[in-house]
Amino acid sequence: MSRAVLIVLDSVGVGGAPDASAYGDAGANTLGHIAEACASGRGDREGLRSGPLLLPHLGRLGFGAAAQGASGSWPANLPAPGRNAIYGHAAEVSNGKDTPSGHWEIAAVPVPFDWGYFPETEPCFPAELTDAIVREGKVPGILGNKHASGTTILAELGEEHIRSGKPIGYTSADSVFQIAAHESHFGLERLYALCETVRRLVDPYSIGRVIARPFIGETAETFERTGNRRDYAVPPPEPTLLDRVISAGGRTLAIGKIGDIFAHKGISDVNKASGNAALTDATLAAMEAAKDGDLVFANLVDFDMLYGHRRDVPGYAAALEAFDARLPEIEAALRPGDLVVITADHGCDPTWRGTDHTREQVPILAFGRNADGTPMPGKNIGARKSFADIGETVAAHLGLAPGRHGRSLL
Ligand SMILES: O=P(O)(O)O[C@H]1O[C@H](CO)[C@@H](O)[C@H]1O
Ligand SMILES: [Mn+2]
Ligand SMILES: [Mn+2]
Repeated sequence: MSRAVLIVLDSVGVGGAPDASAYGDAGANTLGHIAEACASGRGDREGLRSGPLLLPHLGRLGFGAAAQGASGSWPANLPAPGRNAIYGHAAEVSNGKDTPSGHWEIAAVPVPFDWGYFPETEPCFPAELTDAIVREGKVPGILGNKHASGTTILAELGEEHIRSGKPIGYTSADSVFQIAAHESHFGLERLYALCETVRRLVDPYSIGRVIARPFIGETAETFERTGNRRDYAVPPPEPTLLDRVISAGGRTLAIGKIGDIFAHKGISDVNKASGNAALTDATLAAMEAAKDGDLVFANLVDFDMLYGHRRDVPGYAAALEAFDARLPEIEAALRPGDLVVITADHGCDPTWRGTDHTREQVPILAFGRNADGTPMPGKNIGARKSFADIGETVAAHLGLAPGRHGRSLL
């Protein structure tokens, strides 16, 4: 036992979910389709990137092989795994392709119930809910009230929001009630307070998350969302890997939105850095600070929020390449006895229809050092039936008693 590091590349699925068709996602493959697009020149953007997808380090860790195992095809240009690659892929048992479902299951607690969703009608929210929000949240009304992409709806309704003082409420294929409001015209603290009220009011509808989406700018052309997003999730249904680490005397160092996703249950320390580069810096800093028995748990959200939902292939490819280039720093931060697992929480295929997540399998890429400092030996861990095997692997590595939802890979 030493330390464990879990890094979730938000939405970086590898296709091949056995139940994808139940979600309208048969054939979706985030990594595979990005690699294919890049290989055929559709991943080029002037000043950003061009050519085939270049992921030498992730490839060496088994990214291509994991994707091949999940989807049946090798992503274009991905290299073969190196000899210390511990790699495989996992399907999700929870009924949902959202962030909390994915992360809770990674933390060894699959979701045992069905989330509530708002219908694709307009309005999408029940009148008694919006009436209660207006009354208890003390707002003059709610704009939006439909399924929408968060950036599109700002261009459409942001100016009216500033004029009227009415917050913008919208949802997606996820179990979410999102509220966009201007940081200064409406007020950031006021937005957070409103979200807390809405969190309470949507509980009877089994909604997974209320999300504060603050933005700045004065016109449709200049509106921009800020890093002050805050997610108000319901707490996980039973103690997760994080609670187990703490019960055993360890600490959990949460990077990015991990704290929010777990409703701050089982979290010792939060660093909410904004942007993949700063989140990677924060992960490295946490690896420096973590002690024996501690868990560093990071979420890199840009893949999903900035590129997957926006269906931006060159942006997504560039973000993958940028993360790949940082992997040697993560490897260099390892101490004897450390284990790192890189995975994802769902897909968000930027070549897919619409703007929502896609039901996919996720990669499991692990590497570490034995107690004597030598690299852990490579292993093909194949197909896993639940993301919970990831959490149980970390649990076993940290010397925790096994849980009931998964099995360690090592
Ligand atoms: O379009 P934006 O606001 O980025 O919202 C996306 O982000 C939400 C949470 O990850 C998803 O439910 C999806 O709707
Ligand atoms: Mn996610
Ligand atoms: Mn998302």
